[in-house]
Amino acid sequence: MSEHFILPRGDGPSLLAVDDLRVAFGEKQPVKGISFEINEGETLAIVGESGSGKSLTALSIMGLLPAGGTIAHGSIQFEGREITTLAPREARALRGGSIGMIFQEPMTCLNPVMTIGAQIIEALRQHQSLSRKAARARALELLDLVRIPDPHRRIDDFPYQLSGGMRQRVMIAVAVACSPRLLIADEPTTALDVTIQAQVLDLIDRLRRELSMAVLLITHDLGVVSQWADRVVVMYAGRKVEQARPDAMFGNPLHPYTRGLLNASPRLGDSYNYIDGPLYEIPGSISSLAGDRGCAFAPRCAHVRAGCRDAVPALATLSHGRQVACPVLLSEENRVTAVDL
Ligand SMILES: Nc1ncnc2c1ncn2[C@@H]1O[C@H](COP(=O)(O)OP(=O)(O)OP(=O)(O)O)[C@@H](O)[C@H]1O
Repeated sequence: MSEHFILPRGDGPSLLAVDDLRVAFGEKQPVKGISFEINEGETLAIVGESGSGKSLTALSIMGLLPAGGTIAHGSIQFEGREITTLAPREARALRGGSIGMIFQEPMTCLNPVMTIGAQIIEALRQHQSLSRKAARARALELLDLVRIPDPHRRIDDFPYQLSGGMRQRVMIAVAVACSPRLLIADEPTTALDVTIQAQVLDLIDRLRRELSMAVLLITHDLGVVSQWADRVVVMYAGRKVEQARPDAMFGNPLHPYTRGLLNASPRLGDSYNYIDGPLYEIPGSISSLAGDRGCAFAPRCAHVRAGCRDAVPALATLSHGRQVACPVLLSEENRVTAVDL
């Protein structure tokens, strides 16, 4: 192999492998068996409406499930190592070390009574043995890396002295302080206005390249997926219903839920050629889902058939790693379109 060989983006070896993950709160199982992989250097997006289990999936990877929540089944391997069974000390070393996470609201992880510099220094010193002086110098570099203007002046500011977008950048600086291999971003820009959103997502993507990390991007915004993701997993009621490259998914969404999501997204609906026609809202909500026997989307589905309520549809794997869990739309008349992608 030539030394100039560059691995195509997203085709690197698997960094994270989630296999049949189920998360339970007592009898309730909001994540019902999800599997996916993230390759080195790629951005994988998970989309789905509120309550589909996106955040619980991310928090399982971080070992940060809320009280009462347990991993009832499945495995999560990071760099080939099972991480669901790590001792608390090992799990802490992984968090903020090899895996960083950012949230929708920076103030959930920034301490309001500590300067931003002190918080970055703390993150660094938790994972690396650095002198105070070296850590402060690195904190300045990190503020510069996330494009905080005038880092020397800003480093001793408190979070309240910064705008929302700047606080988001500081949170990102804390998350990438130790050059993680994977950055998990849970709705990182939902609270920001559109211009700042794009800047923050551009920043995450630049850091992905510069630090050679992979990104797990959790969002309900299909515009974000189309612009920043290499692959997308669509979740519905705790399960994966479709997985595809964004161009394939937007050009030919296969699952009725994905079609509904796209139809409900006018910005994308204009530019992509999908199938189901006019703009419409998916009727009902996840909470209206029927029991756990059949397809959870059946009560809201325009294509529902008798068999849909009998058994949970299996994920079929098509070409290019595409997956879909809807036997009706993969029936004979649709098969050609699906496989032709
Ligand atoms: N602490 C908890 N205790 C009990 N049930 C919970 C808890 N957290 C989440 N759940 C259940 O899990 C479901 C999925 O939650 P999750 O936060 O993963 O959804 P999500 O897809 O990330 O939605 P959102 O976009 O609103 O964050 C919730 O609708 C809720 O029923």
